[in-house]
Amino acid sequence: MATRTDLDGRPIKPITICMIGAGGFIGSHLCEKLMSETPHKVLALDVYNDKIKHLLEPDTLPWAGRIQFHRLNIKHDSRLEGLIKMADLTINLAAICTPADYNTRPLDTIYSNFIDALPVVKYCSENNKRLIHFSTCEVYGKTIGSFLPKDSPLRQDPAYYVLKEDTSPCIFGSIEKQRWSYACAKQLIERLVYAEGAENGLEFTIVRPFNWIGPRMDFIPGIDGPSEGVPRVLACFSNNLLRREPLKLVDGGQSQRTFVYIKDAIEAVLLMIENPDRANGHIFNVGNPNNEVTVRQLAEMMTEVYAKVSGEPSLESPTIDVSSKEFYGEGYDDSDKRIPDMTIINKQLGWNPKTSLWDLLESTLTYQHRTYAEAIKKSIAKPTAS
Ligand SMILES: NC(=O)c1ccc[n+]([C@@H]2O[C@H](COP(=O)([O-])OP(=O)(O)OC[C@H]3O[C@@H](n4cnc5c(N)ncnc54)[C@H](O)[C@@H]3O)[C@@H](O)[C@H]2O)c1
Ligand SMILES: O=c1ccn([C@@H]2O[C@H](COP(=O)(O)OP(=O)(O)O[C@H]3OC[C@@H](O)[C@H](O)[C@H]3O)[C@@H](O)[C@H]2O)c(=O)[nH]1
Repeated sequence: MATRTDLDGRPIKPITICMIGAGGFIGSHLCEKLMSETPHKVLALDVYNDKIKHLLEPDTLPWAGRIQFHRLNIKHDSRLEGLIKMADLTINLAAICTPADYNTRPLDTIYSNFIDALPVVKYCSENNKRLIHFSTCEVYGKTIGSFLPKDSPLRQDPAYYVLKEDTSPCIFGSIEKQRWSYACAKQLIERLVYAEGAENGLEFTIVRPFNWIGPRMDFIPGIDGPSEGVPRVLACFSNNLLRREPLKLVDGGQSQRTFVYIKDAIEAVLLMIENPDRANGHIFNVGNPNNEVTVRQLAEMMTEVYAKVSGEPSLESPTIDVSSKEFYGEGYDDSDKRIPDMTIINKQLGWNPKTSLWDLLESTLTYQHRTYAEAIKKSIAKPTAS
């Protein structure tokens, strides 16, 4: 491998990374990138490894010996501190992070996103290890603009909706709206990480992902996850398309999101890993402000793209409206709009997303079709036991 250099032209030394939650969606893409393009070693910690199996076996793979899987639950495993000590850098991705859980399993959500992350922060701080902690764009909650009258011209002013790491407030709903249990737990762990930096000198970076999507995100209910499970929107809509069912628009699909391709976002994480002087002490929005759509527009675009990649015509009525109470249950609430300000990540790391929403949906839905279409057909055809 030719000598790789950081953004300041210095050679990059190989390091060991303790990656917690390495078996998830983001973790699997990050492991893939680190194995194929860098000399770094990864201690991959998770309860599952299905999404990184292709990187672990067979042992003739070019990176064999640079990735080691440790099956453990960080809630109760005494090996955690030792593994953090063995590494130069810890990346914590472990979390419950599907909205269907926030209001229905609020205790698990708060424990997972706050309590279970505490020892990780403590061990990094006590052992002088660098930490990259994964937070979320949900810490911003709702936009200031959402509280203005519907016809107020100020709603069009970016000052009322663009989300900035160092100036935007965090605006959550009331306590009965348990949707915000996740955002609130993530906010408190961010504050703790930040305080460890300020008072004890912890070297940290906080990442706020804005709807990263792509292959291997979540699961398809009834195929590689529970039939009654509700994953994030990409997998929900993929499941509907694969089964030729209408896509369900929660409360009319009026909420707005910006989607970024996982492969673009992983480039940003690699820059953080390899440029500690530029990344330490910072909180970074990572998203694509150019890919904004309403959820309804996302449904329409996914329907069109899926018809193209599968060769199957779309349904006559491709969407159906459902209430959030029916879909998520009591206590659901929503973020209205999420546009990331990119000033800080641009200045520190020179990173910009590249892939358009159409292109990222085309490659992702091609993957979904190739991976799941046959399995869905078989599961539908299977005679039920009498
Ligand atoms: N994907 C996004 O767009 C997005 C957006 C905002 C924030 N995030 C944050 O990024 C991180 C990773 O998200 P993801 O999309 O890859 O989710 P994911 O659910 O695919 O991955 C999380 C992984 O953590 C593991 N995990 C959870 N609890 C654990 C425990 N106690 N011990 C060991 N492993 C455990 C899970 O098994 C899973 O493999 C999360 O912290 C999430 O809150 C992601
Ligand atoms: O079938 C569906 C699923 C979801 N939706 C809607 O689609 C939007 C996006 O839903 P997602 O499931 O992707 O979740 P959200 O964008 O609300 O939150 C996510 O954002 C950041 C991360 O921290 C988490 O991964 C998750 O909380 C929401 O408005 C939701 O109500 C539908 O209309 N239909």
